[in-house]
Amino acid sequence: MTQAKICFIGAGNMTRSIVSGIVKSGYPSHLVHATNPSQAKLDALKADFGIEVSNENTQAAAEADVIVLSVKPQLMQQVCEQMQHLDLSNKLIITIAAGITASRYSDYFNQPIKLIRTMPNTPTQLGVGMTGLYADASISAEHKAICQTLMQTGGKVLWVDKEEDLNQVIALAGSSPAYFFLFIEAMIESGIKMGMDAANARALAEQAALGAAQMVIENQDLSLATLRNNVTSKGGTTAQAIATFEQGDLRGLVDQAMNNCVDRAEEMAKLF
Ligand SMILES: NC(=O)C1=CN([C@@H]2O[C@H](COP(=O)(O)OP(=O)(O)OC[C@H]3O[C@@H](n4cnc5c(N)ncnc54)[C@H](O)[C@@H]3O)[C@@H](O)[C@H]2O)C=CC1
Ligand SMILES: O=C(O)[C@@H]1CCC=N1
Repeated sequence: MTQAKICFIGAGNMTRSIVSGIVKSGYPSHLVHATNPSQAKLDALKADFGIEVSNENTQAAAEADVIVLSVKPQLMQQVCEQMQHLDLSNKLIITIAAGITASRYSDYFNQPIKLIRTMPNTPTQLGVGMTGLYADASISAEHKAICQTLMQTGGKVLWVDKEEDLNQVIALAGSSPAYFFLFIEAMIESGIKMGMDAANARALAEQAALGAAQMVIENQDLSLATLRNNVTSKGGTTAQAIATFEQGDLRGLVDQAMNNCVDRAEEMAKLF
């Protein structure tokens, strides 16, 4: 594993997820730094993971070998512009932002940079994340290996050949934990309406979700339809539930949601 000094600019949800993976993998915490304007998130990161923290983006970036840009897309330009005077020629810059194309960052920093675009997701904090990675031909194998090693501490990675494919990664992995949370949330609400205690409804739904995901992963030779059919007795209870989803065009809704997700990433690429 690389012993690079890593600096996260922005210490929100996603930085917390990635830092958690990195530190839990055994990466020395004194080599990891996070910055944020407000102190509370920094204090929590320091307490939980023992990393370095500060409010000084420029100083932290100047001292780092790897800079991870982890602010919201709307703030990215302003944050990068404040670092324009740094010499970034020997640094690897990793961005996790949705919807900002790689070429924009050299404009923001006003100098040529070595940048890898990534699209992680929040399960990274548990080591079961999924991160899409994109680098153009100018990025060295060494820098790609550093980025891959770091992001793999949070789970699996997938390199994409074309930058626009990262938008599909957003729809399938970056944003998708929220789809599953919504589905589980709706199941729990329904269970409660049926009269079940909230804690019990959550326990049942979350364990079913975990078991279902594990079955998908551990049965690579089986199609999703087969796994579904194995639960669905003819004339039974599951058949009624599945028929309800199909009549409501759940597949069409999912397709629409994922296309809207990609469309928004494309819109953001024009905005920023
Ligand atoms: N939340 C998610 O599941 C995922 C988010 N992303 C991307 O990660 C990036 C960050 O998203 P989140 O962590 O969800 O947002 P967040 O809002 O939780 O974190 C961003 C942090 O940046 C801080 N910040 C604001 N101005 C700053 C400045 N000038 N200098 C340093 N820090 C500053 C904020 O105080 C905040 O703590 C976004 O670009 C998003 O597109 C990518 C994949 C998944
Ligand atoms: O919602 C967003 O824009 C970010 C990118 C993927 C997950 N969260």
